[in-house]
Amino acid sequence: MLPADPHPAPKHLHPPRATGGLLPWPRRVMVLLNPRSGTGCALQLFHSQVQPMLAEAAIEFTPFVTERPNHARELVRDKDLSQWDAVVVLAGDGLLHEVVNGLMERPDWEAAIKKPLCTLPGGSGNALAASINHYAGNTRATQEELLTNCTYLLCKGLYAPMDLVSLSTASGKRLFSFLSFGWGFISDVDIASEKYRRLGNARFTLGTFQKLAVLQVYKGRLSYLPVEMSLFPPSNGLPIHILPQPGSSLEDPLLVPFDQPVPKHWTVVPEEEFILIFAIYQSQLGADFIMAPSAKLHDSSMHLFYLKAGISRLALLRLFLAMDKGTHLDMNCPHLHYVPVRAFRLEPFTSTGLMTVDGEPLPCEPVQGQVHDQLCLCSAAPCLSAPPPPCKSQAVPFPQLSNAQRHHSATR
Ligand SMILES: Nc1ncnc2c1ncn2[C@@H]1O[C@H](COP(=O)(O)OP(=O)(O)OP(=O)(O)O)[C@@H](O)[C@H]1O
Repeated sequence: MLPADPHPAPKHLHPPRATGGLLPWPRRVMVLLNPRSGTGCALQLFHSQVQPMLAEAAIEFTPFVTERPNHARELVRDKDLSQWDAVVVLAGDGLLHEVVNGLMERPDWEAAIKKPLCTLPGGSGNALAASINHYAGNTRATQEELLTNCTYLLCKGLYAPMDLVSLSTASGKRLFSFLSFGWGFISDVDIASEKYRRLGNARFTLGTFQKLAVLQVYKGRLSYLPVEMSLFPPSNGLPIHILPQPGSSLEDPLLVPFDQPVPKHWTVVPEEEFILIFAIYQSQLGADFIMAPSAKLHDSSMHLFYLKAGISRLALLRLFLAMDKGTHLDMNCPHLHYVPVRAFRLEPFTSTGLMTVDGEPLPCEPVQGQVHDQLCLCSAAPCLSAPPPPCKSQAVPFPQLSNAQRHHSATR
């Protein structure tokens, strides 16, 4: 039995919720705003679109405008979070990455990481917001429509568990990731197009054409634990050591130290020359970029893609165009491999270039990671029993309402 809520909200603010009322109705939220995200409109969007919806849902907020990189990370790491029911991020995926890692750096990380998170799209990519919109069964939305959809979920008090991936590097770094790890083409596009952030989502199209012109090959060894092997591991293939994790007690039981070979039941990819390696744990990499159509907020999987060297520029361009609708796997491209995994290790042969974690740069070095199921909570509609097909308009569990209708509905 749950204890009675000492501060029950007025009855009209209690719609039935996916979580079965397990979480308190959000009454006070911390709002982190990045004035440099995307086209630089986060503050304006907050005042014009989000604040009126919060007011109608009787949700109080404490705004924090980030002043520099890592400011959000420090705020969530150092503040007393008990005064807020949720942490809201109106920015891009990069700021949410800071928030997740700031929470995991706290001495009370086990409780802190269960503080509900809400992503409101204000950046250029907004991959998690676009994925959450997709999971809700909505038609594709961008910009202000996507912001309204995500704010609506916050106002309704809908939360769902989300997987996080723990990443460790050979030099001893530990990071947590909710979206992606990458090396090669996609990561290069992300980093190279950073300077065009003010173009919004169009920065990725421009970056793709630029990087196609100077296509690079990346050499390294990729190993992974397929999901099916993790369900039935052979008794002689289990890791011998549990990797000790500096600064955190969350262990990665699927991983072994870098000086040991990966366990025997892992797959080692025979090829060692790649155009890209990309593990994504949500469906979208952007509003127009459905990379893993079957992914869900929590499915205990990383969706690992790798593209072998030797693909022509034209074939690569066709693959990327198909990702607009999430049909790239239907093209049966012999260079493209896809496998859902629970863990991976990537050992680059040279340390040139950058890797990316949730779109943020990471110096190139050996990296390994594993999924942690349902480690955090995120503002989202309840998971549908089967993932919706990728490119059709969906039936509407979360109705396509006008803003005014949504405001009304959020307060009923
Ligand atoms: N006031 C600030 N000035 C400069 N940089 C900041 C400031 N506040 C936060 N940052 C940094 O800006 C970076 C990018 O922010 P964010 O992810 O919000 O936007 P984006 O890059 O446009 O969106 P996306 O990550 O979706 O592509 C973050 O890594 C964060 O550290």
